[in-house]
Amino acid sequence: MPMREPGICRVDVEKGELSGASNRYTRTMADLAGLYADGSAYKAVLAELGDTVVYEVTDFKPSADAGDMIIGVTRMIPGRVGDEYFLTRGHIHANANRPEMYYGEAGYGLMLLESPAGEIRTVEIGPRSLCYVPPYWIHRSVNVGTTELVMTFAYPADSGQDYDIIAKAGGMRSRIVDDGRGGWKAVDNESYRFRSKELVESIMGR
Ligand SMILES: O=P(O)(O)OC[C@H]1O[C@H](O)[C@H](O)[C@@H](O)[C@@H]1O
Ligand SMILES: [Fe+2]
Repeated sequence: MPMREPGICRVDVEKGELSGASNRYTRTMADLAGLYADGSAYKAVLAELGDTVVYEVTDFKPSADAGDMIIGVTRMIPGRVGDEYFLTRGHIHANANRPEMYYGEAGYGLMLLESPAGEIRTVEIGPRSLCYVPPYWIHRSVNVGTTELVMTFAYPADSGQDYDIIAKAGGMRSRIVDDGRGGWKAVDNESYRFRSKELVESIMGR
């Protein structure tokens, strides 16, 4: 790996972005088709939100070299599709043994994690909490609050993202929905299909 220059990027919590970021990517509701259980509620929210950015990522990627690191900020608006809270697409790292960390800056969120074998974990993230996403866990963030969720993150530069792992299983095993008292609860995703033992083993070998 070559020598690189040190850098500084500022986290703008108000704007929910990394000032001076080298990359930005945004997702609108149209980009999130098929993720939510309630199809008619999805159509209604899609019509209401139009081109509104549901979540965006600004990051600083010095390189994609093994041993290097990507740092950035993610911002997600609050809302629900039916009773299901707004979420990110979610992924496992293409190099599955790479971890990630998320640090809460503003708002209240949840990291929904699933092991390849289908175990579920939920980790609540508020301001000043640091969430550890271990190697091999599929992860997705969910805004369970009433304000924008802003988090800083860092992960190894050669992690990569594999989105198919969720799509092929019919989604993640749990959905995060309104509990009717202003909070959240995890419910079973009716469309979920467990991965085969062979597939789980091959993911664990990545
Ligand atoms: O990749 P998505 O599931 O759309 O989630 C959006 C983003 O979430 C986090 O902030 C990760 O660190 C990003 O690498 C990821 O791209
Ligand atoms: Fe990740």
